[in-house]
Amino acid sequence: MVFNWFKRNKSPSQEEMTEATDATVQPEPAEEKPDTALPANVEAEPEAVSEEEATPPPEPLLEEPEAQLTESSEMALPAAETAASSVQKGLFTRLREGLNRSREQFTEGVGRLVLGKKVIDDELLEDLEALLLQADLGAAATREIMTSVTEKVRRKELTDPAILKKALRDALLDILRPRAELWVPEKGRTQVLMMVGINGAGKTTTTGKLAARWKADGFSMVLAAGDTFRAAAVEQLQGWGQRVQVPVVAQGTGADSASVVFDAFAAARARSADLLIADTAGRLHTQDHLMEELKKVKRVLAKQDPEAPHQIWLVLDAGTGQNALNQAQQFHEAIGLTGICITKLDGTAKGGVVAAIAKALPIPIRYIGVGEQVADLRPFDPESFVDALFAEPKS
Ligand SMILES: Nc1nc2c(ncn2[C@@H]2O[C@H](COP(=O)(O)OP(=O)(O)OP(=O)(O)O)[C@@H](O)[C@H]2O)c(=O)[nH]1
Repeated sequence: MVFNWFKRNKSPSQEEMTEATDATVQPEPAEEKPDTALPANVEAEPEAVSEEEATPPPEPLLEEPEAQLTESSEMALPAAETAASSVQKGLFTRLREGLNRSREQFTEGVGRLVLGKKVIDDELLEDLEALLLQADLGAAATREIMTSVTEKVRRKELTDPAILKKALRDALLDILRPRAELWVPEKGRTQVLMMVGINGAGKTTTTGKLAARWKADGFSMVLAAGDTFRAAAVEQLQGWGQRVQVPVVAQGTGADSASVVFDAFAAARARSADLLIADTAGRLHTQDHLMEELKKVKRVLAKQDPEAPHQIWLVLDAGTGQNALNQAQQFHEAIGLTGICITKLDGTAKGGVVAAIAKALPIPIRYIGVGEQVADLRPFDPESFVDALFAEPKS
């Protein structure tokens, strides 16, 4: 399986390659410079990737490094206001609305299947299986759900088509529950969360939304603009930094991503920040280049702290359906994931992919995105997800 999604994407235009703001930061003191040992989980040294490239540039130390971090003195009004209004609207309503298209496809589809049926027969079960596959639950999750439902029918525990929805809901929850595992930063040590994913999946936006959430919870953070391939990504992250008042470490477009992230980690440690969130590129010249770059970012982080990066989260666009599952498998194989964020559930009927991913990979689903606002990035809670998916349509 090759990265079909990768091939579909064009290279960025020259216009996109605008100059990014320089934000050189103070490197670690010399005695804390990295040693050359690589962590056990790092794969063999890739060709044409030099560890030296990733060390901080030998520039003189800046007198006031913080002054060169992007940090706004203005409050984060637009995001804060929209977040507040989102909360007023009711988080569950937003989730429910966000999942409208998936609900129409899936739950209302089940409703149509059972309409007028008196018993659950083979034909109904076959139609149900087709519906689950169409809703992007994938073969494995569909099989598990069908096995559970068929077994109940066989044992005569389930005879009424009208309660089929409840059986489906329970089977879905069985798949999703093991993947719900909240992660929050810790105070007292600087951890690193690396955000990975293909371009356009929502990495930068999710990074900004997470920063907003954790900033509101009292954590101190630094953001690293590690997507140096696309100038707009750097600017976008700097915009989030200004809005939520979190410093952003960035260098010019085309800079070495590992170097940016390394510097940012040094800056975050120097400030005793609780967390560094590192945005990374979603596209390079080939998928191999991308994976090698991500491995390199991991390696250089581990030189400052052998436990870093503490988390690596993959951001997936739910609208890509089964392709998202392929991406998750390939990223996990290449760099080892500790979390998944599934975005843009509001724009797709393919919400079933959440179950496909939960079934296929033993990786916690940390957050789901159901809209553009800060409050639309929600910790993954299987019960409310399933409740929203199965909510009765409003009359
Ligand atoms: N509707 C909706 N849009 C979202 C969601 N999450 C992200 N987006 C939008 O998706 C678009 C792409 O998001 P980015 O954060 O730029 O994606 P990226 O992965 O960083 O992309 P690159 O920087 O090209 O690697 C933006 O317009 C976001 O506002 C979501 O949950 N729902």
